[in-house]
Amino acid sequence: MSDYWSPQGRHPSSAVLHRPAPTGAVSYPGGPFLRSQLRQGSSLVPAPHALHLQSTLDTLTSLWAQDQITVEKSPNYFVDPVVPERVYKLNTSMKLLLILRDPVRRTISDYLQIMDNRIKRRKVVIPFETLVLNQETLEINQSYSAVKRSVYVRHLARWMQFFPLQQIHIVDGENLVLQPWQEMAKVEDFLGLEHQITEDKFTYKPEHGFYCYTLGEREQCLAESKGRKHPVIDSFVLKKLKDFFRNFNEKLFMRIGRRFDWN
Ligand SMILES: Nc1ncnc2c1ncn2[C@@H]1O[C@H](COP(=O)(O)OS(=O)(=O)O)[C@@H](OP(=O)(O)O)[C@H]1O
Repeated sequence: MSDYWSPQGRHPSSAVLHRPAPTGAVSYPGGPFLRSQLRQGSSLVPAPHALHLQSTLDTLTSLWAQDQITVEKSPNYFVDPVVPERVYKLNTSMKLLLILRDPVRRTISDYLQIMDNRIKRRKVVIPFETLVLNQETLEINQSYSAVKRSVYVRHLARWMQFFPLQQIHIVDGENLVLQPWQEMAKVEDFLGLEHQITEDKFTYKPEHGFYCYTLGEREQCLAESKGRKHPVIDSFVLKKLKDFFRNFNEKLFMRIGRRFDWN
């Protein structure tokens, strides 16, 4: 098995491809961690780089010639409206992986990533509260990208127009942080892989609160930019956000027949 491609962006989707039954996947925070775990699977091959299904279906199709499972994860697959149909046209039996975490935490996480990018471009940092709340109505600013991307049910509904739920495996992003071996075992089952990613290979790092994975002699941790400390959010805004997402969460739970303890 060769090496994986490097992660690009924060809000990716992933495609796991297998000839003749390719698999596409969408993921949310924890994407790089999931991918770095999956690479331990002996039957997986990498996509050479994030392929961005929106434009490069040919590249992706050419990978099938390797007759192995290929994982592909790129920013925005989950939320880009054109992607589900394109993946479907690529292969109707694609398997999809979707990592979901508490949408409030994801919004904050997304904001931090956006601000990090602004800092790198020497732009001024805007407070979370200013962006997330419409300053006139004091309601949640639904057009803010970090909020929009966290309304999972809307995005998932588009995928479900093309793929049945049986082809979509949802990874619990909160448990992926707490007990990653459990989530990875479920992913292995979903992909029909042997269980290789076992608890004994994980080491907890109290200094940053995440697990690292040991492969042979090598310990693999995610980059420093993964797992940023989240700021304390103004309680009024936090409540507004929780209230805003509550209904969407319920709709999501109905659609997927599963609940997450996000409150
Ligand atoms: N083991 C381990 N180490 C570090 N971070 C971990 C790990 N497992 C899951 N996570 C969560 O992954 C979040 C960042 O992943 P992203 O999916 O946002 O990255 S990316 O968009 O695919 O680049 C990141 O979100 P933030 O905490 O908000 O930064 C983490 O919560």
